[in-house]
Order: sequence, then structure tokens, then C-alpha cells
Amino acid sequence: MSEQTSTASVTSGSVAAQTRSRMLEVAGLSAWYGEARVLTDVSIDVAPGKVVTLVGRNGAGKTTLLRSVMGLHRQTEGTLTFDGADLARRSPDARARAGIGWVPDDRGIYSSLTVAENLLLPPVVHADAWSLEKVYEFFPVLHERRDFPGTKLSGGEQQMLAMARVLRMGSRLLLLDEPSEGLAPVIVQRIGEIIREIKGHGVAVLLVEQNVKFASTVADRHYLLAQGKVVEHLGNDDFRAREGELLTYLGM
Ligand SMILES: Nc1ncnc2c1ncn2[C@@H]1O[C@H](COP(=O)(O)OP(=O)(O)OP(=O)(O)O)[C@@H](O)[C@H]1O
Repeated sequence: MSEQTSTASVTSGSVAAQTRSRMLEVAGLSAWYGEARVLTDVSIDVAPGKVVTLVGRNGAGKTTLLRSVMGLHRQTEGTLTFDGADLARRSPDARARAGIGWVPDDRGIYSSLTVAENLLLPPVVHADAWSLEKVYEFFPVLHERRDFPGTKLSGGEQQMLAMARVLRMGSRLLLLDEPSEGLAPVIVQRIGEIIREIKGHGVAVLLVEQNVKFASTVADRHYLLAQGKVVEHLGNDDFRAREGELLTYLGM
């Protein structure tokens, strides 16, 4: 898949032509680390209740894109809007208050705190915040483990806790960085079910994922990143149809 042909299919693809309601809109985003440009003119969008993935090889720029949306990476150009409001000058805290929830790849669980304390520590930042009861109803395993310290949780439980924590804060857009990484297949399947259920609550998800099979079970659309550029934009049916090609391209 050469970058040239791929770019052509972006502009001619049916997905690009669709009109979608946009919760998050990233337009013409470029990002640098010092002199090194790692994102070039990236434009993506995510609608409420939809899951959109960023797929690409290591170093393609996926995490930098998520961090730029959260305001954790600031050496950028381009526009970022959330619910129609410009995010550019807002701090990560202000973006969280607007309803963007960051779930890092290391999950960021406080190991010395219990599950309940991890859930209750961050402030509720938005009126759409899930109550603790709703969180426990949705994630029964967190209720069972509510008095366990973070250190005693499995990787899958930590991932659920990290997602639950931002839902309790009131996030309406979850930024998930490789949620399936390092988890057993059966747990990955459960995380997939949770992501699909979250959609039903109107929550949007922007998901960085290298696991193409997993991505195809949860997502509505996919952006393929290569060397900091969007080289493909595919609906999930096209993504599934081209799964073999994409796996080869990703070196999997
Ligand atoms: N703190 C940093 N300083 C300098 N360069 C960085 C830094 N973080 C990432 N990079 C570089 O930016 C590019 C994009 O990295 P990024 O982590 O966004 O990619 P990725 O697609 O998420 O890959 P991975 O899955 O390996 O994290 C890579 O070339 C990486 O080496």
C-alpha cells in the first residue's frame, strides 16, 4: 500500500463524503517534538456515540495525536474543536472539564489506593458524570473489587477502572490508548463489549489500536496513520474486507 495510492482512496472514499455530526473535529493538525515533525496536516472527526480508531505502525504518531487532543502535547498547529468550541488555548484540565477523558496506555491507576478511592479521587467535571452506582452497575467487577488496592488488580481490571474513572468524571469523549495491549483474548473480548455498551450511552471513543481484529469488532470508522499522515479513512465494512492487507501493511 503506497502512501500515494492510499491518499487517493481517502479523497475518493465514500466515508470522506459523508456528513456526520461532530463532537470532536481535528483539522489540519501538525505536531512536532523540537525540530522533528511527527504529524502532518491530520484531519479527523468523531461523532457522539461512535467509536473511531487510529491504526498504524509503531511511531506513526497515534499517541501524539491523542495527547494533542487532550492538550498534553502542545507543540502543534491546526485547529481542534469539541462541541463546536475551540480547544487550542485550553489546558488539559479545561479540556477534561469540557468532557474529554484521557485513558493512557499505562492506565494511570494509583496502586496504593483502593478501586473506590481511584474512582472517587478525580473531581466530577461535567454534568454528564456517571454516579458511583451507575459505574458499579456497569462494571460489576469493580464493585466486587472496590476495597482492593490498585496493585491487586489484573490488567483487564485496571483497564476497566481507568475507563470507569473518566466516565465518573463526566467524560463524553474517551481517548483510549491501546486498551487491548497485554490482555488475554477473553479479557480483550470483555473490553470490546464494554466499549460497544458505552456507545449506547452516547459516549464517543477515539481509540488507538494496533490490534486490527479487535478494532474491527468495536469501531464504526478507522483512520490509518503512516509517518504522521492519514493515509486511509475507512468505514468498518471496508476495514474488515481489507483486514488481511492491513495486517500485512502493519507488519502483523
Ligand atoms: N517525547 C518525545 N520526544 C521526541 N520524539 C518523540 C517523543 N515521543 C514520541 N516521539 C516520536 O514521535 C513519533 C510518533 O510517536 P507516537 O508515540 O505518537 O507514535 P505511535 O503511533 O503512538 O507509536 P507507538 O505505538 O510506538 O507509541 C515517533 O517517531 C516517536 O519516536
